[in-house]
Amino acid sequence: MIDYFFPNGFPPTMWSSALAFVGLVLGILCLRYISGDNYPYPPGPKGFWYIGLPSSKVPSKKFWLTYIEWGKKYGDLIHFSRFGKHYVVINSLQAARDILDKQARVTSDRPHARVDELYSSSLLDALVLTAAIPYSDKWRKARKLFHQNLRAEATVQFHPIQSQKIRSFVEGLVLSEEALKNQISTLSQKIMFLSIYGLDISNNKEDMPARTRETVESVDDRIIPGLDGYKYIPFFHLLPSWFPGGRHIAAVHAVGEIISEAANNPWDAVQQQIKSDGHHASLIAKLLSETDPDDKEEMDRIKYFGFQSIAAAADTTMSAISTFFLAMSLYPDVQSKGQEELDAILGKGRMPTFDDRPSLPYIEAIFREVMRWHPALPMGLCHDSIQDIAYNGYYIPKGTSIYVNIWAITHDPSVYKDPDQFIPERHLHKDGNINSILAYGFGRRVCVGRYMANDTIWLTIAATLAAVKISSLPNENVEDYYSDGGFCSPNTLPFMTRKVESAPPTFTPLSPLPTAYSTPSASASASTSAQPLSRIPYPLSPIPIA
Ligand code: HEM
Repeated sequence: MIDYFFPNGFPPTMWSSALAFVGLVLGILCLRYISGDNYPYPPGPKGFWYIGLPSSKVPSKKFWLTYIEWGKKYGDLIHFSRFGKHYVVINSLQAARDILDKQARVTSDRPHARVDELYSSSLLDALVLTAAIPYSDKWRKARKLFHQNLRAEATVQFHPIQSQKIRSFVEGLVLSEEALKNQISTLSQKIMFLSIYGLDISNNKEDMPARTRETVESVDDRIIPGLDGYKYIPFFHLLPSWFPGGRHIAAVHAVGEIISEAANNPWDAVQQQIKSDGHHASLIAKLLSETDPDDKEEMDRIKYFGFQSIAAAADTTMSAISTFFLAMSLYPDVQSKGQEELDAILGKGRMPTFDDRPSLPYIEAIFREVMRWHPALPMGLCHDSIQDIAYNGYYIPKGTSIYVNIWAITHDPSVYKDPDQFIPERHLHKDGNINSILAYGFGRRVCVGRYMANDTIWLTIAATLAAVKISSLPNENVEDYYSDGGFCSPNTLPFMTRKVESAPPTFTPLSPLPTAYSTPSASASASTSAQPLSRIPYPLSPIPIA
């Protein structure tokens, strides 16, 4: 055979190339052996060599349910790959704690494909969003800014805004002709725009909130495991837009443009007001007043802190509040029990305030059941590993995108009896061992807006139950009410009528909205009286049993 192709003998250069190739293969095999790659990957669906799982086989609709099904076959850890990128889905709390909490030092990165760097052309600086920034000093600084302004003690500053906006939301529930889901989305956005930018929007259809929602809708591929696999095809980022697949590149540019606009519009509005009035009552204006305008890095950090707060809160908070309304319409007994508690503790028609929270255990239990029953992000956001990991005899290579199936964990029948049922009573246990909220994710990347979200959702639940009666919907296949995608929320919602037995709700006068902002320091705030959150620390403590 060799004689046929090389009648003059095998050329020496070919020999050396062949030897070099064999040496390279052996070298790679040795390196993989030494690096611990002799463990197998966790089990999972097999695809084709290099391509891995074809996109048609990647679960994209109600994918959290598919991973529970796959878990029955493969176990708590499921592995698959796409174009050399590895994905692991975790279906159990133990594995999530072991891998994302205990090994947080090596599992707190986010995915970054070369093509993501194209965002930079329109965003000035690549990967500016805290949720997307790789695990680095840049992320630490961005996260610190969030922590300073949104930690438990600091979020008390938003209580007057939350109270005022939730109050008008509840007043409008019976009267408004707007679809309930839109009213909820408007509430979530109103609270955030006023809290962060001091901007009082009237509706979620206005340009600024509409842009924010557009951004959220454009990042589904970061939420659904494996959907971003195409980004790892070698040289993918170099494809011209007319080439098959090139439309993805155009899409990346488009997302960059949307994010830029969504971030710039409210930022410019605040700057303009500061210029014309000399001051502005907003958290962003306060942060700006403390920053050197020539410090571009810090100015960008503040700008994207503002934008990301709005974007991260928009659909998640809306989803949780919508889930509450759906649950009340499917479980009228739970609704009645909540209303009975409010009437008994506050008196009929009195609107609850944050100070009432510790004395309303059943309302607290409804809130925690909402967060368990249908988490807004059923599989959270993925964490990438920056080192090879060996776990329970399996190999998780460096660069793997690790997702936790939060939905699977909060529906584990060995922990939550009848997990598909909405049963607030399950949280009323003295040991409180099951009522920590897992919907906010894990490890060092755990949701940094969780205290603010908790407050908005809790007060909306309490105030709604105090003021209105929620109509019933048939309790058949609950999942049919929900959307399929990465951000999950009910599509059908009930109607409202005023509670018949009570007069129109009475409101305690609210303190005026702030005209200047101050972020309480950790030590100073611990002793003030307006500290419901210091009594409800995170992870949430057991609910007091009356
Ligand atoms: C019901 C409401 C919310 C839910 C269910 C939720 C859930 C989550 C989840 C699952 C993550 C990923 C955690 C992980 O990587 O393990 C996350 C991250 C994040 N959330 Fe939330 N969130 C909510 C509201 C908010 C609000 C109100 C804000 C801001 C005011 C916010 C800001 C963020 C940010 C900035 C991150 C990225 C953190 C990082 O990568 O370091 N979230 N959230």
